[in-house]
Amino acid sequence: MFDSLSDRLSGVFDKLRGRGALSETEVRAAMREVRVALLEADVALPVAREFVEEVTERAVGEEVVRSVTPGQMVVKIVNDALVELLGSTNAELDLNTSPPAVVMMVGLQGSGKTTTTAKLAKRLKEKDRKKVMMASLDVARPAAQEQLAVLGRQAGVDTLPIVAGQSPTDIAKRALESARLQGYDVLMLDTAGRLHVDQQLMDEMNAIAAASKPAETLLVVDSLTGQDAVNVAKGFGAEVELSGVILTRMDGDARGGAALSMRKVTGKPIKFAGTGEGLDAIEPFHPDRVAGRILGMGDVVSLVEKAAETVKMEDAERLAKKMEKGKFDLDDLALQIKQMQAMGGVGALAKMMPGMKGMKAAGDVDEKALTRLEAMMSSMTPGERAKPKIINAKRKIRIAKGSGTTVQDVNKLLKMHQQMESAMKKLKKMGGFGKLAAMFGGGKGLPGGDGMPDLGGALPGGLPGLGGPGAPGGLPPGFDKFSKK
Ligand SMILES: Nc1nc2c(ncn2[C@@H]2O[C@H](COP(=O)(O)OP(=O)(O)OP(=O)(O)O)[C@@H](O)[C@H]2O)c(=O)[nH]1
Repeated sequence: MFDSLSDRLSGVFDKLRGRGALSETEVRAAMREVRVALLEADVALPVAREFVEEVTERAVGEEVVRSVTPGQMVVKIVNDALVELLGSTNAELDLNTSPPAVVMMVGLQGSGKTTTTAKLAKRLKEKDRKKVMMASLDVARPAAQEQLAVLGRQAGVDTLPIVAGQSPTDIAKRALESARLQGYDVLMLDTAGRLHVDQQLMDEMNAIAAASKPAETLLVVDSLTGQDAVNVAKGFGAEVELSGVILTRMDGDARGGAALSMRKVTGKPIKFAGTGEGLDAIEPFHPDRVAGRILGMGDVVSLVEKAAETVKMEDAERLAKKMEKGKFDLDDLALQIKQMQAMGGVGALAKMMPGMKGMKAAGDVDEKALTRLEAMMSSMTPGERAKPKIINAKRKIRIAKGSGTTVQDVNKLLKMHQQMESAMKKLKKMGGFGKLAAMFGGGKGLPGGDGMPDLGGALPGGLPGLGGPGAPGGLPPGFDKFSKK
């Protein structure tokens, strides 16, 4: 996400960081580079211009010149301005109305609207515990209604039964009636897309809105289209009452122009970001965290939240209890690996950690290594996993064969486990797991960590493994060196 913009900006700031003094000329030169970086990222010209003017004004002020760390100060000013540009705070959905609250999804064809409808419905159901129904009002594209029904089944969200021959407004009315009678909290309406913003489409949107009185009307736009996305939002916004924007394909957006210009140009907040094809790949859009990612300062809060969402509480507690006793077998290791994968793998985690963005080692960890580790462990017997010491040379060969790896790989896995186990033992001597978790900031110490499961156990955080914040690259030794076979 935003990789090329991020690289450009870190290039500019690296020159400033660590400098004892900065002249006004130097600050202005750096700001010119920031402007070029923003324009290259496809940020709308007036937005880039105004942003740079504002930042320059603040940065050439006495505050920076007199500051002990002027470079850092400039980065902070840019960070604050970015947060403002992106909308300051996360704009949440407002579904506070008598149920069913209608969420109307609008957007151009291929923007990812249907997928996003299902993602959001799944999230509302699973995270907010809402009873959600989806209905497709797209009668223009053959199979659109069926597509939503399929996604509904995948997401475990109910969809309105399809009745052929109805108009979009008739479907909306039927959906509303049906959701009301069956006690749904939220009704999501997936409307038809078009290739361009045209009057017929706008009339249809307004007719549907009049019939269903949406609490939220969310525009889905593809972030990869940069300024076009912003123009589409302007076009829709002029005709339809939008309450917010969802940017899809942020996972592939190296530039970030759409995200950076959207708020300023359209006045509409970005409420969510689509971050992949899977139905869980949607995140609330937090301006401060996004700014942090752009400036390579990491996004620890999202990381922690992601962990809390993906890691099962019981698993985390079970593991914490065992570790407290100084026990850690291969099943526990497998569990940790699964959790890491569920969080998007090592690469994804590394990107969110402060200071790790640019670290080659972390980014280069072969994701496949995780899969191989899992394969080896599933080739072992339950007895072997509980007591890896009983694995002899002959078994090692069998395990390697069974998992498509090599005996060296199996040896590395066993060594890794041994190291972790001995770390657990040391930990026990040191006064236990809770103490260490607190020390690493696992759970309690981290911002936004309230009510988190004990993260030291949940995340590989409390382990000598991935280390808490500030322990980058702390993967178990040899972890990234498994054969690529
Ligand atoms: N990588 C990535 N792919 C996405 C994201 N959101 C949607 N997609 C993919 O984009 C493609 C198009 O999505 P659809 O939901 O069918 O598009 P649509 O806008 O509903 O299209 P119409 O129904 O024709 O209007 C699908 O293959 C999705 O999986 C995202 O955030 N990231």
